[in-house]
Amino acid sequence: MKVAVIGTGYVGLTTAVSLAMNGHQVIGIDLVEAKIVKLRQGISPIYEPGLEEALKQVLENGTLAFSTKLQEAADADVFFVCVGTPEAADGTADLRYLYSAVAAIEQMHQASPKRRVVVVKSTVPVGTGDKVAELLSGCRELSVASNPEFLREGSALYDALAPSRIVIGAGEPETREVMEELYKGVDAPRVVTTRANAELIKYASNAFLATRISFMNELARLSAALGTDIVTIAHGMGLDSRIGPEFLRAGVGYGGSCFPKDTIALLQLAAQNGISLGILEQVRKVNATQPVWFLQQLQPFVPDCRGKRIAVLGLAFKPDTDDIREAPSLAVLQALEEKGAAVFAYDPIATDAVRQKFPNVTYTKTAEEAVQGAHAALLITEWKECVQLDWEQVYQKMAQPVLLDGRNAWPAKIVKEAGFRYVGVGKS
Ligand SMILES: NC(=O)C1=CN([C@@H]2O[C@H](COP(=O)(O)OP(=O)(O)OC[C@H]3O[C@@H](n4cnc5c(N)ncnc54)[C@H](O)[C@@H]3O)[C@@H](O)[C@H]2O)C=CC1
Ligand SMILES: O=C(O)[C@H]1O[C@H](OP(=O)(O)OP(=O)(O)OC[C@H]2O[C@@H](n3ccc(=O)[nH]c3=O)[C@H](O)[C@@H]2O)[C@H](O)[C@@H](O)[C@@H]1O
Repeated sequence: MKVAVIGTGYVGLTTAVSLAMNGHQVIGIDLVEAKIVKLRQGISPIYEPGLEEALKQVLENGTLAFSTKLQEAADADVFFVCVGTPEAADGTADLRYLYSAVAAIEQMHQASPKRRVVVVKSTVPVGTGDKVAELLSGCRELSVASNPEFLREGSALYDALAPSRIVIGAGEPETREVMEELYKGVDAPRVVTTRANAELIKYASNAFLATRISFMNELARLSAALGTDIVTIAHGMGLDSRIGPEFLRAGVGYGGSCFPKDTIALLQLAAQNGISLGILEQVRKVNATQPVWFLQQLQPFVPDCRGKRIAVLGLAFKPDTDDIREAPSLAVLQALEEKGAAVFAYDPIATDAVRQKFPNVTYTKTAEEAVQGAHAALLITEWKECVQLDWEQVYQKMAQPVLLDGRNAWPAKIVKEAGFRYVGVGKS
């Protein structure tokens, strides 16, 4: 099929590449000219292992092209809308990019009408797909589907090629058929339902995953007080097939472009409908206080941070991405600066973006350099470059051998035997 993908961020780019790899003829559209120029050269604006190679391959095959002009996609049968839906000042989803993309589709369609399906892939509040359909109701032969995306950054292309499920929200049988044709050959369970149900499945999934994390983070605080081991507890819980092992890792808090914004957007949607989602409110509170709780563990080892060198290892909101949106590292850096610490930070990829926000932090080229002379080292993102260290060397370099493991990823037994004072999250 001929497919246009509007927006070439994480979701748009991986959607475009995966559809092209699956044999469709795809054109990616973005307003940002510089992005399109790079994409045409096979340069990905997003860091993810393997993504650039795949991009180059489909460009060479001629199954993927890019443009800033929607008119160049006029012969497409399907238009995926993958633009950002960021958090507005009041916490609701800001839909201005979505509506401007819809207006552009309407204009193009009226100039050259034909059978087309508009697919909303962006995460949008319940009712948005219906609103889009209403806005486009004057366009004959045009129908609207909701098709939320569940990919994870860092493994976005893999997730797009092998999704956990394909959720299709569409009323008319013809629209559903087009969607089925589009995903023909993709081996994943289908949920074919209304647009509103599809939209809520997306928010509910993210909110539930965030809930699991905050539940474990709060439990980790209790575990620390009791002297128990949250990693063993999570393992024991996860073996129950009704619970499952995923998303039970306690840490310094969740970040990223979606959990924070989607949980607040869901709370606002509920409030607009007179419903209070108390559990979700608490999930956000636990997450906001988790970096603060984590840093309190430093107190016995570094009672006064003023002038003390503190190493922060990992800045991206998770490994294998350069994304720092809502990363817990930002809250940690802020708090350490307020305490007067001399912060030395390392990240394999995400340093440039953080430097703009925290110019007074010293950014090093390796983890070993960051720990030099440090009174404590903090693990914030479990990059392998930050986890697999030569502990003897680290011990020699540090002014005081104190490790605060914000991801429970350092080898506790080994480092303790090497002489370090080690504290994890809900585990000592
Ligand atoms: N980042 C992620 O891992 C996931 C994101 N989502 C959802 O997908 C949507 C997109 O997310 P990202 O890809 O992260 O966003 P992003 O902000 O990284 O990228 C959006 C892109 O759309 C472009 N754009 C905006 N308006 C446009 C228009 N009218 N015409 C053409 N291009 C336009 C922007 O220039 C930008 O390149 C959001 O609703 C997000 O919640 C869903 C699942 C995963
Ligand atoms: O809507 C979205 O944008 C996406 O949001 C998340 O994906 P992503 O934000 O890329 O990353 P995750 O792997 O979910 O991690 C999010 C945060 O939770 C943290 N996390 C994750 C798992 C865990 O057990 N503990 C934990 O603290 C991570 O460190 C990270 O900061 C969801 O996993 C995707 O399914 C969804 O499509």
